[in-house]
Amino acid sequence: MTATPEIQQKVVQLKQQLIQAGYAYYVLDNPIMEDAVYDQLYRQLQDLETQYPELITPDSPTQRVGDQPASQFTSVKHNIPLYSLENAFNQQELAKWQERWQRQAPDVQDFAYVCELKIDGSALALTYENGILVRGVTRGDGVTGEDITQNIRTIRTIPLRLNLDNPPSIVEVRGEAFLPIAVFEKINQEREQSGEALFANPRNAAAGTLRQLDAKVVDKRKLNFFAYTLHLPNHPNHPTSQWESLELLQKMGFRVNPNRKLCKSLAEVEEYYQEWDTARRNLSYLTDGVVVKLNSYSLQQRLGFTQKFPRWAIALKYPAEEAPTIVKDIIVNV
Ligand SMILES: CC(C)(CNC(=O)c1ccc(Oc2ccccc2)cc1)c1ccc2c(N)nc(N)nc2n1
Repeated sequence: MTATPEIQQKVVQLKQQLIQAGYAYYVLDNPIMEDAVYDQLYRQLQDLETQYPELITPDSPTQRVGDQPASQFTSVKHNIPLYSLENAFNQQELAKWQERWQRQAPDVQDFAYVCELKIDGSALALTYENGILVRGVTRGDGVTGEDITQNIRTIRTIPLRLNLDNPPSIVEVRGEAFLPIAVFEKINQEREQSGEALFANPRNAAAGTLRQLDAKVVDKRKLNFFAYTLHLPNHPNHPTSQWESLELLQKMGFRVNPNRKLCKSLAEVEEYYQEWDTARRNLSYLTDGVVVKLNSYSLQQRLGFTQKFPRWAIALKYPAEEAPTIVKDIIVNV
């Protein structure tokens, strides 16, 4: 039976309400409706989609968790490599990096750095076509990754459709998939109870979860995602800076880490680094450093890349914490 225009409109309206409520809850952490109301609207949409399957669209909230486990993942070559970051472990190494890029662009006096927290997770590359999520790929070796689209779709902070009126034909987004510490600990408790090997840390747990063949398992693990890179291939009005890209990523509906800062000098970068060395202990997720990027895209393009790293970015790392070793009770013969 084909759906009447009223039914079609009802389905569109339910999807809009559920997508907006999901965005407020997961991305803004600011719920706009009771869970019970959300569940009731969700069931209404599910019933209508069951009755009228032709009304199901890929961006429907009911389409996040596939019920067919994958048999394997196919390899995909990244359109744009996922570069690694050069590491600096102290202020001296940071100053040397600045001297290096300034030697390459000695005429540049007016510049700014974008400082972003470095989340201890697993990098992902997302592709949207006409605003619809079509592919999600792991970092892999930076050149080739694994297509884990059906797993990515379960991450509620990754929009299935960009929140733009007329989206660019292709949008590439990179970011970090991660497990909040509390979620990581709960997963390990469950694994301990079921006698499974524990994950060593949230980063391994996130990477391991992303490569699960069954999306229902991924869904239960409650992965999260911060976007940090935006590419609009051959788009007329591309953002001209990293700061602009982060703002546009937020507008598109992504979760972007709010603890970013535009710094005019290395002194300000160092201040940010020290501030967050303390403040990060109150965050719900693990960080392992600060990423410092030259803000201007024209300067980024001028500086380019080495074999492995962009010359215009660096990771200023925090000292690794000794893993909280579980010290077995040592029975001392007294
Ligand atoms: C800087 C970059 C390596 C991303 N890459 C880019 O932003 C980027 C930007 C222009 C590029 O230039 C192009 C080259 C060819 C075609 C198109 C663009 C390529 C990559 C990176 C890597 C890891 C990060 C991390 N763990 N946390 C945060 N917060 N930021 C991070 N940023």
